[in-house]
Formats: sequence, C-alpha cells, structure tokens
Amino acid sequence: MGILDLFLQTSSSVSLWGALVVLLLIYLVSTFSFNTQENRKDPPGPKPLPLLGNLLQLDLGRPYNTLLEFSKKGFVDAFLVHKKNLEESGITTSHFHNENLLKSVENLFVAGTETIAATMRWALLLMAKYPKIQDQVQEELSRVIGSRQVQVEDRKNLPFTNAVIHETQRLANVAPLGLPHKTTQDVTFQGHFIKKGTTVYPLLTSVLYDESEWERPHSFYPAHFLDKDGKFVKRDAFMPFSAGRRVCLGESLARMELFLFFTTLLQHFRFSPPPGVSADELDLTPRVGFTLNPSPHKLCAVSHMQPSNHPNHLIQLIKPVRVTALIAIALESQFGLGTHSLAEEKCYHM
Ligand code: HEM
Repeated sequence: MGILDLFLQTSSSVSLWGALVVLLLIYLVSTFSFNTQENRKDPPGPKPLPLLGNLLQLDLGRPYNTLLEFSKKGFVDAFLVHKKNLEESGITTSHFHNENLLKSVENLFVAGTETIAATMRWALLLMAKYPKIQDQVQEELSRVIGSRQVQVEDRKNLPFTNAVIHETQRLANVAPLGLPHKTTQDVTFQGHFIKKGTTVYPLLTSVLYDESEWERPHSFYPAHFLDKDGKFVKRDAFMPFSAGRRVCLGESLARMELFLFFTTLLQHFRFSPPPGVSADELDLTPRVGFTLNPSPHKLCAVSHMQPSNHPNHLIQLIKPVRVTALIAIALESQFGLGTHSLAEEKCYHM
C-alpha cells in the first residue's frame, strides 16, 4: 500500500470519527441545556436518538398505530385524547397555511371527496361482510320509507340505519391523525410544557377505539349507538370529524351526504362478496393513503326492488339526492355507478 493510500485511509477514518464525536457533543450539550431549563417538564415520550429522533420507532405505514402504542404506555396521553380539555387549557392552534384561493378550493375538494368516498367504501364492504346487519337496515328502510325517495328528515325515524352509519364512521376511522396543527404560543398543559410552534396531531384513533369508551372498540357493533329500546344514542367519543374550534368544516354536509347515499343505495341494492368469496373472507385491513380506505376488493350489487319501482340506471337514482355535484362525480367515477343497469347483478373493483 502506498503512503498516499495509507494517508487517505487514515485521514478519512479520522474525519469520520471526528464528525461522530462532534455530533455526540452537540447532542449531549443540547440535551443538557434542554434539561436544565427551569421547571420545564416536557411531555413524556420515548427517548429520541440524535438526528434520527423517533423515526426508527415509527411504523411509517401506520403512524397512528405507533402513536396509539405510545399513548397506551402513557406517553402522549391527554394531549391527543382529550381535545376539549386542550382547547380549554388555552392552547390555540393554527393549521399549516392554505396558500391561495385555488389551493383552498383544491383542499376542499380533496377533503370533501376522499373522505366521503372512503367512508362509503367501508360502509358497503361492512354490509357485504355482515349480511344480518344489512338485512336489518333493509328491513327498517322498507318498513319506514318503502320505495319513495329518502329525505334528510327521515333520519330520526331510522335509528338502526343511523347507528350503522355512525358505527361505520367510528370503525373506518378514515382520518386517523386528523390534520396537523401548530401551537401559536408557549403553553403548559397538565403540567407539561409545549413550546410555541410545536406540531400537534389530534390522534382520532385513540378516541374512536378507546377501550374505556366502547364496549367492543375493534368490532363492527352498531349497538354502540343504540339503547336497550333500539333508540339512537349519541356518544361523546364519536369524533371522526375531530372536535373543538378546528373541527371539520364540512361535518354537517358530510353527515347529510353519507346518510342519503347510504340509504338510497341500500334501499335499492343488496351488496355481497364476489362469487367464490365468503363474507368471512372479506378483509378489513385498511390501505394507508391520504385517508384510510379498505384494501382493494370486489363487491357485487344486485337490485332487490320490483322492476316497476326502479329507474333504468342508478345514476337516475343518485341525481335527486345529489347534494354536491362533486361528490356524485367521485362516486360515479370511483364505483362506476353511472353505468349500472339495475336489472342485473354486477361486480365492481372497489
Ligand atoms: C366522512 C367525511 C369527512 C370526515 C371524516 C372528515 C374529517 C375531518 C377531520 C378529522 C378534519 C381535521 C380536523 C382537525 O384538524 O382537528 C377535517 C377538516 C376539514 N374538513 Fe372534513 N371530513 C369529512 C368531510 C368533509 C367535507 C364533505 C368537507 C367539505 C366539503 C370537509 C371540509 C373540511 C375542511 C375545510 C377542514 C379544515 C377545517 C379547518 O381548517 O378548520 N370535510 N375533516
């Protein structure tokens, strides 16, 4: 080996070690100065590594699961669960900025179509997976509504169907992390210091699957929203739209749309697994994206109304309840509903 090679090798390993020592020093100094700040008790959490932080502990495919694990260990606890307390404590937050009008419109479109379409996918999948629950919804619809068009005001007379829609939203958990917020000032919350500019996530999973709130947090159980007489009951832990000042802006629109789409579809169609697949085999594992969707699957729909009672195409059915044209377009393009001839059974890739 030449002297030059030896020199290069030695100097590169020296500089590598040097860099590591400098990084270690920076880490120790920053940790030390951080800890000595008067009486500041940071929120509890797993110890971060230098530079990498908690990246290695995070399941990047399902970050909300890791956060939920942390919360079970008492790490993130109240900040994420009790949003109302958070608001009352004086923590004010702002969203990351929407940059201009066009961007805002685009965001509204995404917020309004993705979430509704994802929830509808879950609703139909759950109906195919739990045919007895589908029977009960259809029995209630045919008893209370018959073949006339469903109206928003009908909801109060459809407690079981209403409970099924709520339970779908709870279990589907389509926006598990809500949206990121930033604290607008330094605050001390439940004895813990949160610095101005800290990113805070409303971890909705922790409330929607809270074992102290729900009898069967991980199952599809519409009775969560029914009393012993079969009347609909509201539940405080039902927060798929988040809570507080930055609650979903489209909540009432979304509730109305989900109700009308779901009831209209169930009034006219029976949903079932594709041939050769049993209801038990339908998989409820979510696919992670901007929102939580079911994994790709196939479902079949067959009309269960008398031929004289239905129009030729489903799109004629959807049109009268079209509250926002955008949602209807998304439904049409995502489910191919516009071309469904009601006379035949048809299977779809969802
Ligand atoms: C099933 C349907 C929907 C669900 C589950 C849902 C859920 C959510 C959630 C969890 C947030 C975050 C709240 C937070 O930051 O704490 C949010 C925000 C928002 N949603 Fe929805 N959403 C739905 C439908 C809609 C619709 C239909 C629209 C409008 C057409 C809409 C517009 C918005 C807007 C504008 C925000 C931001 C609010 C703000 O910045 O203060 N959403 N939504």
